[in-house]
Amino acid sequence: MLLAGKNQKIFQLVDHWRIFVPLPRLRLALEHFAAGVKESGKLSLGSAIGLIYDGAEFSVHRLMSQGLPPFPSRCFSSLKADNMTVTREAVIDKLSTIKGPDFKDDIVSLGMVSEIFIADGKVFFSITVPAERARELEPLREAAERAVKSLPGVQNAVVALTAERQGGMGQAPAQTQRPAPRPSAAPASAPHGAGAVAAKADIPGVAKIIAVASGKGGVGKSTTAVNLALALKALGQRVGILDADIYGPSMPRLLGVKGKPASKDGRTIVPMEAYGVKVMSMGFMVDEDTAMVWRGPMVMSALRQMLRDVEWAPIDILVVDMPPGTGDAQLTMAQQVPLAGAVIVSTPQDLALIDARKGINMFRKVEVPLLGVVENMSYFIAPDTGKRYDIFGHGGAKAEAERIGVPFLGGVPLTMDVRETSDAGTPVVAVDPEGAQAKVYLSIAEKVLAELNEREGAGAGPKIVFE
Ligand SMILES: Nc1ncnc2c1ncn2[C@@H]1O[C@H](COP(=O)(O)OP(=O)(O)OP(=O)(O)O)[C@@H](O)[C@H]1O
Repeated sequence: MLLAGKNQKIFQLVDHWRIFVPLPRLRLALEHFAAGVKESGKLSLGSAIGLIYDGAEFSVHRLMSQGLPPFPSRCFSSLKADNMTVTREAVIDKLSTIKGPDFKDDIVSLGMVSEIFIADGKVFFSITVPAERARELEPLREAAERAVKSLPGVQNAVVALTAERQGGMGQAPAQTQRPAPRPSAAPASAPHGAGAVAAKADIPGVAKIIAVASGKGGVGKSTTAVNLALALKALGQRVGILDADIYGPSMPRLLGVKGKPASKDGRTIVPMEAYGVKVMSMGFMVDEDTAMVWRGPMVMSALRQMLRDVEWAPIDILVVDMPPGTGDAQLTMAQQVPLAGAVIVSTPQDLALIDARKGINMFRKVEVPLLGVVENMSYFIAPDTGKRYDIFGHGGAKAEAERIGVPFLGGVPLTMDVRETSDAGTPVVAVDPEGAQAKVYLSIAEKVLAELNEREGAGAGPKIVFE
């Protein structure tokens, strides 16, 4: 769409924001907006926006004449936050347009929507679905999230699916109901392959390797891995991070590291460094948009190289961000890497816990000690009031950890700080080490160290597994 500006120059409409500004506040809104533009020093107000009044409301249009730099988004967000209030009623109205699993009634009248929490233009709620239909109902969650995000004034929406709780917190499926011993007592059923003997040789100069894993994607495993690694560093450890998630490497983004690692001798690789931590990721080796088709042996060979051909030494702890899931690739990795222990990340919902249980069972199978469970997005702290809201079923992972005899390492609240800092390559432990979020990760790191020491003291180091 092209619009003619005041001086007849042609501007391209690149974005627009419908803002509901009551007429008496319009001037104030525009002044606010102009201040933002001035501060940016890039565009003049006249060339940057256009106002359209359609008889009912104004919409502000973000215009960009060819060749000019993009408009700084913070001007829009401040304007937006200042002038638009999202109401619970508007969210409910919108959600009433989403049909439930029966395709007849909407999710609101079916009573599937939890308490809705709104802070700072961000909307949080969960949708309760029958456990057995959870996976097929993921599109429903996405539709609800999309619908709410489309509301004027909504900057972000976080929607979780949660399963119906029957008879209390997180009932396990039948096959995992048996009470489990402390993880150091490994089961006798480690898988034995077809006779190949592949001992998990230690990596010289790397004292301990721990895996951060999750049963499914999107629960915050990589965010936890990064902040845990930085917290371990803050506790005086020399730390490295290995991004073993070769299908979707996220360390370059989470740590804000760009470039390719160097090699001094053409054989070994010098790891990159961020916030005093050594880091290696497949993301440094291939372009982000290069689609890689990984076959099983390639995965293992890439991982082997990133473990053994990288100059990690000397470090105390190498934190491995595992690929999500519990399939063959993950199992092989868990078998091949000489792990001193594993940390499982889960969100509190029953559904995530089912996957977390699979992760726990996978590590037990390969005799890797479980250092504990982290409940991520455990509860929500309102940024304005500091009040705590348990909208995502807080406590599920703790109860589950206790039930199966795995240490509970702590609950990380869902906050925009964690999201924004980690997605911007500035993890919260590094940039706000005294803040409440960092303290949560520090306490988790202390527990991880204690678990590692306890195991070392008990002589339960990594075992050699024959496959
Ligand atoms: N405690 C938290 N509060 C708010 N946002 C969070 C929190 N933890 C993670 N996130 C956000 O959730 C999203 C997914 O996180 P992350 O990439 O760490 O998950 P993951 O489990 O590693 O995902 P994948 O398996 O797809 O790589 C990111 O946008 C991240 O910033």
